[in-house]
Amino acid sequence: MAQKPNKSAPKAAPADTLDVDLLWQMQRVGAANLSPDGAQAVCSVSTPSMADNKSRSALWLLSTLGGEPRQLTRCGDKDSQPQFSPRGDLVAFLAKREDGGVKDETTQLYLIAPDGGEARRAGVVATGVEAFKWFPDGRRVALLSWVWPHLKGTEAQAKAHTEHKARKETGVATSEANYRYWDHFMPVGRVVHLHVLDVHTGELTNLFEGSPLQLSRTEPDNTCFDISPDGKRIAFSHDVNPDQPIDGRNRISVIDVKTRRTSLLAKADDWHLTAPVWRGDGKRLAWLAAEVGRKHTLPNHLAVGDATGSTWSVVSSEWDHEVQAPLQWEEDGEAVLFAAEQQGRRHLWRFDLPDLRAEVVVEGGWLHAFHKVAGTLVTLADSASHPPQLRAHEPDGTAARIEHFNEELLARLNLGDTEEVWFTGALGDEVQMWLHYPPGFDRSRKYPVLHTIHGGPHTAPGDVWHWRWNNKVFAAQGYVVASVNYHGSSSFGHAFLDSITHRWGELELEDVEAATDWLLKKRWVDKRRIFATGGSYGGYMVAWMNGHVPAGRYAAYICHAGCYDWQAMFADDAWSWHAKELGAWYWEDPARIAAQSPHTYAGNFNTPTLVIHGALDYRVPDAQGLAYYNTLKARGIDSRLLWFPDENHWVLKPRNSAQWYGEFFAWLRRHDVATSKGKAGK
Ligand SMILES: CSCC[C@H](NC=O)C(=O)N[C@@H](Cc1ccccc1)C(=O)O
Repeated sequence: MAQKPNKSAPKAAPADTLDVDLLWQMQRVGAANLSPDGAQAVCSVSTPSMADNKSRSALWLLSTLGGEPRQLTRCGDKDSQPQFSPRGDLVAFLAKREDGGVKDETTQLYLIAPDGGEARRAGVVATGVEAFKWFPDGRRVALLSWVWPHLKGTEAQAKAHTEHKARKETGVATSEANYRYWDHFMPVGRVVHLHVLDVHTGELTNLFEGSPLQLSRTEPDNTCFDISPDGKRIAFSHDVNPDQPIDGRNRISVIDVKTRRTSLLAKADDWHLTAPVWRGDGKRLAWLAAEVGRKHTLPNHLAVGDATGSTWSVVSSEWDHEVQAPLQWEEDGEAVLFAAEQQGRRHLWRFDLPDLRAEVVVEGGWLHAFHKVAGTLVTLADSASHPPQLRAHEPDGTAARIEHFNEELLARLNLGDTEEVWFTGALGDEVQMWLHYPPGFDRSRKYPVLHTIHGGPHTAPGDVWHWRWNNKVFAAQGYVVASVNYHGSSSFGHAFLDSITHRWGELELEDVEAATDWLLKKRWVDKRRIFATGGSYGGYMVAWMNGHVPAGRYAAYICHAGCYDWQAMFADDAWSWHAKELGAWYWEDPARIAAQSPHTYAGNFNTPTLVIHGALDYRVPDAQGLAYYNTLKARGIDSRLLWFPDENHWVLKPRNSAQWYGEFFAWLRRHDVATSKGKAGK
């Protein structure tokens, strides 16, 4: 049942280790959505092309019963978010393509029959479709679209959209406090409204028209709302604050689809409530609740309440994990399914409501998505040793792949081993480190070490595959790759995550240095060849190390999109988080901010550094990397800059990724005594 390999790429040579070209030959499987009987699953699969320097995504129909996968769509190249209709007679998806001689200017909703044929546009939403869900009647979908709130009617929106597209001026004029997000400016003068689209007539109704209601401006996705089982009401998470702060306090409300009357379901001053989902009987709902008003680092917990809005409660507060969206009720209404991280992995959990107890249903690796229908469960998960894959799980726990993308390529690769180890780090705490060994690792030899320091800081990439920071690609170059889940990482409980608050850099550095000391005791480590790299907060860490670690400890650093100067970082899109994380606004306590800022220690910089940054990065503006690079140059420290005019916080284009890995390895080789001069591992 092997999938047809990615024909647009040259046949992989009989390679046995993973390099960037083979990495980019791999197809990227997305989350699956099950048919009502659980027998079929539809997913989007992205196929990169180094030659075209882009990726194309198409829908594939898979069987959970062992049938042969089949490509469902072929005409588009951005087909995404597929969802079976409640009767299973249609698959709806988002696309931007040409249909009926009309070329989409914005993303539209399309329909296709599961047994194939041509897709058709399900009506015109001039302002575009961000996300959608089917109504139980299978005739309508609820969808999100950015609209001009003062206008009434779809024609007025379409006219405004046309005028906006035709404008000649390019200036962005706004009075919003939050106007950018990651790599784009939010649409000025527009808000996200909830609509109903009849997929047969194309009739579009804006449920929020004329109201002050709006949904998330940062991540308008289909976890923001859920349709009641009877199709009469829609629960949604929203912030009534017109400024829509990035760290706001959402409440849960319900709107009657017919009357458009809204009612409050749940709110609490210090609590941020999100991701509502209805129980199958329509009498209760579940949602996420985080008491961020008490402390900004407090996690999302599971909350449940009745549909009348009379009572609700947080049910997982004793469970020191973060519950993550989306939530899904079990059919018996006695439990809720969700993903949550634990010690550098992400599992699928079942939270039993009567017992208030969480148990692992499917172990990660890293579980990315899941869907359960009619007793069939499908998951999308990866691990350090394989990219995201789809599996169907039987009630007895057995699981079977339902696609075989990349199988032929993976079967030929020797990826090397991955090991989870623990060492004593800062505060005397046990700290986790993942070691990715080179293929053919031989403990009697000497190896270079490459620290890959994760970003966030509140993340915990452990047993994970990563397309941009692929530890197996790094290891294949001969490095033992060390990934420390330092203090401040997620998945080790709230106290560990919160331990770095107001003192960024301190405990994390202690952990990384303790890890290096642990490694240096290993006979197979060549102490002359220790390197460190990291992106974003990981880039911050290697810049921090350059100012805090004596010369010679590390042979070289690579800093990708690193936070360098916290005062200048106020130009970022996440400025409202700064005071909470650093302990003050920069104008209130400049000394405190400077003490946590790598640029303060520029006088100590001593280690050669490759600086990488994208111009479209609004989370860590590229001025951060340029300031760091210029400082290194001013101080006569060997340094190099790789700057992308067309990349954001990440490097997403195939050719740019190849250039990124190429420059990355060339920099390491240039500062490696084994390659630049002398012999490796005497
Ligand atoms: C806690 S503030 C921002 C958190 C966010 N974490 C994960 O996505 C993030 O964007 N982290 C950046 C580093 C950063 C930290 C603070 C302000 C801007 C950027 C990252 O590591 O990706």
